[in-house]
Amino acid sequence: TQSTRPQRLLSAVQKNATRGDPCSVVKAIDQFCRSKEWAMNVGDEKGCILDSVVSELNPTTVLELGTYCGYSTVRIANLLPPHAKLITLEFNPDFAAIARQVIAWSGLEEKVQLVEGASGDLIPKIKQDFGVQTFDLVFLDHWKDRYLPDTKLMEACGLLRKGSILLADNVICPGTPDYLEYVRSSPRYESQYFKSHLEYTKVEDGLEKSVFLG
Ligand SMILES: Cc1ncnc2c1ncn2[C@@H]1O[C@H](/C=C/CNC(=O)c2cc(-c3ccc(F)cc3)cc(O)c2O)C[C@H]1O
Ligand SMILES: [Mg+2]
Repeated sequence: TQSTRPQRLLSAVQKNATRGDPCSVVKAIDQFCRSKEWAMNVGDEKGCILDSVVSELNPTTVLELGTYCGYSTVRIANLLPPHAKLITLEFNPDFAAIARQVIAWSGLEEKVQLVEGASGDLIPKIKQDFGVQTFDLVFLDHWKDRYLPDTKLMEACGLLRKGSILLADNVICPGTPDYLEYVRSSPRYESQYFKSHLEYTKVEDGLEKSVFLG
């Protein structure tokens, strides 16, 4: 039977990256996506902006919406201090299975909790089921029409505190117009756009960093 692109991405990691070395896993995926098959990872250029936001914030609790193959999961978890936790939500079981293996290859399982399911169903359960009260950082990279409803849901569930940071991928391409309008016009957020390019291309894209003001 034909392999899928995520399966081929995982094979490239297992072939070209060193077990337990997160940087080699990130490099192997970027090399695969540049030279073999494009895939919707945040990528190396926007990944550097993600790294700088994480490093500056030094978060203890991180939520990622949309694991896919685990590329940004590994990038973020690699920068977390000891005992910090990254919860990542993925509703496609095939993607989740690949991501678990990519995360395991990088040796970062202790820092990551991958939960299978739809963000809209899981977000209301996080406080009671995962022992997290609020998130220092949320990385949004799932279906683009879910960014806004899930942000409002996180607000309603009390998962954001004064100073929580939302970092959203793809605010230009494919674009998240309703989310951008919301975080840029709401008095409850202070937003900043980081201009970059769509992963592995010259097309404009960027990340929007929004601080929740409480
Ligand atoms: C609601 C919900 N809950 C849990 N997991 C969810 C979810 N919605 C999606 N997911 C999971 O996240 C992943 C989906 C991510 C969606 N990302 C995208 O659609 C996406 C698309 C592009 C793109 C740009 C230009 C082009 F020409 C073509 C594609 C680039 C990107 O960086 C992207 O993140 C996989 C999916 O199973
Ligand atoms: Mg993306």
